[in-house]
This record gives sequence, C-alpha cells and structure tokens, in this order.
Amino acid sequence: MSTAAIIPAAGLGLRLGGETPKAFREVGGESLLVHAMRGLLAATAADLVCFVVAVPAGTEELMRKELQPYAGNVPLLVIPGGAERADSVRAALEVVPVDGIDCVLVHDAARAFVPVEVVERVVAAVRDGAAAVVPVVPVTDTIKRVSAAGEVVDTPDRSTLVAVQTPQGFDPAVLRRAHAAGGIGATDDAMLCERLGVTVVTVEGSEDAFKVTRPRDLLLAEALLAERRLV
Ligand SMILES: Nc1ccn([C@@H]2O[C@H](COP(=O)(O)OP(=O)(O)OP(=O)(O)O)[C@@H](O)[C@H]2O)c(=O)n1
Ligand SMILES: C[C@](O)(CO)[C@H](O)COP(=O)(O)O
Repeated sequence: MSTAAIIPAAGLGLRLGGETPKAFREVGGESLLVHAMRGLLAATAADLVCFVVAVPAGTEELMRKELQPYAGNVPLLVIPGGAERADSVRAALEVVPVDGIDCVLVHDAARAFVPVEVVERVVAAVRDGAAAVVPVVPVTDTIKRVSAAGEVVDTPDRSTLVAVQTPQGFDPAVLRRAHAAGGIGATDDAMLCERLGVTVVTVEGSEDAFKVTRPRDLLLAEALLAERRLV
C-alpha cells in the first residue's frame, strides 16, 4: 500500500509579509515548498505528493514541471488552494487517488524542516492502525483562556497541553469523512476528526518542525539549515 502526501501551500503568508507568497520564500537557496517535500521524501513517506498552491490560474502544470526534478520518480499533483487551509486540503482530497493508498499525510509547507524521524513516527502510527496521528511538542509557556473582553477566564493545566505540528497522518477514509462533515474554524485536520469522535494519537514531534509564520522564523530557519550543514 502507498502513502499520499498533501502539502497545503496556498496561504497568503500575511503574518510573514513580503511580496513573495510564503511557500515560495527561499531559505538556503530553496523554497519552503521544496524543503517540505524533501523532508517527506527523505522519510520515503510519499508515493504521491499533491501540492496545493496559490499560483495564477492555469500555471499549475508549469509549477508541477518545475517541482518534478526535486521529486525524482514520485508523481506530483499541483492544484489551486482554497480560501481556508481546510478548503485547500479538501480540494486535494478530491484529486488524490483512493485505491492503493492506506495513509495520507497532510504537511504544511510552512513546517518545511520537520526531521525525518518525526515523519517516520507519524507514518508508523498510521500503519499500526491509528486513524489519525499528530506530532506534538510540550508547551513551554503558560497558556490562559481569555474572554472576548481580554480578561483571563482560566489557566489550563500545562501538563495537559501540547503544541501540534505536521505532518499529520490519517486513514484516508477517516480523513475524507472528517472533511465531508466539515465545520468551520478547523485549524488542523485532526480537529475535524475529533469532531467525529475519532481517537487522535500523538507521537513525539520536534522543535525543528516549527511553522514559519513571522519574519523572525526565517532567521531561525537559516540557522537551522546552517546547523544541519555542520553535522
Ligand atoms: N487557504 C490556505 C491557508 C493556508 N494554507 C497553508 O497552510 C499552512 C499553514 O498555514 P499558515 O502558516 O497560517 O500560512 P498562511 O495562511 O499563509 O499564513 P498567514 O495566516 O500569516 O497568512 C501553510 O503552509 C499555508 O500555505 C493553505 O494551503 N491554504
Ligand atoms: C496545522 C497546524 O500547523 C498545526 O499546528 C496549524 O494549525 C496551522 O495553523 P495556521 O494558522 O493555518 O498556520
């Protein structure tokens, strides 16, 4: 059986700023898009990659041809994104084949530097029978719930909190059912599965799987790549 990887990369990157869409911002001479794909391919965790991108209509095939050399023989799909991240993932689910695929990874292009071992842990957990799997890291700040007025409502016990990353791994049928049920405000795909009552399993993530969101994250990404080149 095979693994299909969906790489949501169609965001506007508003918090990052700049003219170039976030997924195409380069770090170490390569785009976040390519870095993200490399991480999945290094874990031999993608037999098909579907990029969901924000490019001018009709240029998807050109983008696919530009990306294909980085993917070797792994077939690529490139499709336009949707208004929200969940819409982009849902669009990918409509083109990713059903037959022969027993694991779907959904991996943010913005989390371009996820270590191979995290990807491997996610895939292994899906292959071990988990319907939904998320990589997580401990929370280091105290997190408080606040009211609309900005007043603290309560402080969840930090030991019960984790920060969730990608790639998230799924049984394809469960992920499709979760997206079909939909619901607004889902900031990750696991959340849609939770709404169906699906058990979501956690595996150890990594600080290196941070999400490039703000300008300072690009500095961190450059430092991370430099560090990796030293070892
Ligand atoms: N409509 C959208 C929104 C987001 N994404 C992707 O989902 C991932 C996580 O989203 P985020 O980090 O929020 O990216 P942006 O939405 O681009 O960032 P911002 O909120 O700052 O605009 C990114 O790889 C982004 O490209 C997507 O494919 N389609
Ligand atoms: C999917 C995600 O990376 C898990 O932490 C995160 O929810 C994406 O949020 P964003 O606001 O779309 O960056």
